[in-house]
Amino acid sequence: MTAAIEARGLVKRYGEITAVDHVDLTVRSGDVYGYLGPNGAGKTTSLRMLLGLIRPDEGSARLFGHDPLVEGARALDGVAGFVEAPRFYPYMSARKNLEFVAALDGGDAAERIDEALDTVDLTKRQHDKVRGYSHGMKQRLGIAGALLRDPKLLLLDEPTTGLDPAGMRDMRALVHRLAEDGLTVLLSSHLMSEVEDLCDRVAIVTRGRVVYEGALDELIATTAGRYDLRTTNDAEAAMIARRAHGIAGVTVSNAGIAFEGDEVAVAHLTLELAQAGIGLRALVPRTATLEELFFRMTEGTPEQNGSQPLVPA
Ligand SMILES: Nc1ncnc2c1ncn2[C@@H]1O[C@H](COP(=O)(O)OP(=O)(O)OP(=O)(O)O)[C@@H](O)[C@H]1O
Repeated sequence: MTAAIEARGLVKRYGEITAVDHVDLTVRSGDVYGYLGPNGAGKTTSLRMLLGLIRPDEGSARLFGHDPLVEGARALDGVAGFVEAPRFYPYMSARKNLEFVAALDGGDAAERIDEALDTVDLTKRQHDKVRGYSHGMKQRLGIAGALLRDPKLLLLDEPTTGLDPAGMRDMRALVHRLAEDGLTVLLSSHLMSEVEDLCDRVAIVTRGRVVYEGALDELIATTAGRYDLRTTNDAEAAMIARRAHGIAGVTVSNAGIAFEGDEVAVAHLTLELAQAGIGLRALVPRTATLEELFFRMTEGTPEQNGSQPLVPA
């Protein structure tokens, strides 16, 4: 089956900076694919190349087997999305804006306006001027605009960045709905938790390079076995943990105890603690943050990598 996106060896340079450095990506039909990396990793530049908005210096990208550089706009049939923030006329209502977009798109786009407004949950506010919209509503309207093209593939550049918690929740719910409707989605993000919530496959990018590509659950599995523990007596519990079979890397801080171990060893440890009269306040499997994963993959310190800090959600 033809991949929704197949990018091979994409390179984009700006002077001394290699914004995108030999990126290979394969997004299959039906994937909700996370393109995950810190600020400046090259996410927006990659999406621009995929959408045919800028020309790569090297490499090529095919969308459903068609190369936008060779075939022009025809290659973008069934593909929609926006990079950075969508743009609308603030003095017009959401509906008028969509009518304007539909007129440009042509075909039967205008007939999809009601459904698109409904999908993004803006039906009730469709006659309000976009000027009064929150950032989240504008982002959702951007998706409504994309849906007018009846896409099979949607590319979204950091769709939740800058949104408040309710805006993020609504946007994520919308992406879930679109995925359930069978749309293939590529979304960029700097939030591990967001990608975990929405995506089944992921590429982690840093400084223009892909350092991991694959199934998200396989990536998460590599981080399994780390726990945070709080007890009624952390000092003694840490001593017991250090002696316990199958438990390693025990550290104690004000936040409690952290250690590594498999599920069997952890079960034994809880029994030993109980026998010592120590109660459990919390035992939480720790999911690695993007930052931890990222540094583990690049095997360096933040300073050595010269990267900006990431934002674990
Ligand atoms: N038009 C341009 N001219 C010069 N440099 C650029 C241009 N576009 C991007 N860059 C540089 O390329 C690198 C990658 O930028 P890009 O915007 O693709 O990253 P990003 O991962 O999307 O980051 P962010 O999350 O901050 O948007 C950055 O160093 C950026 O400064």
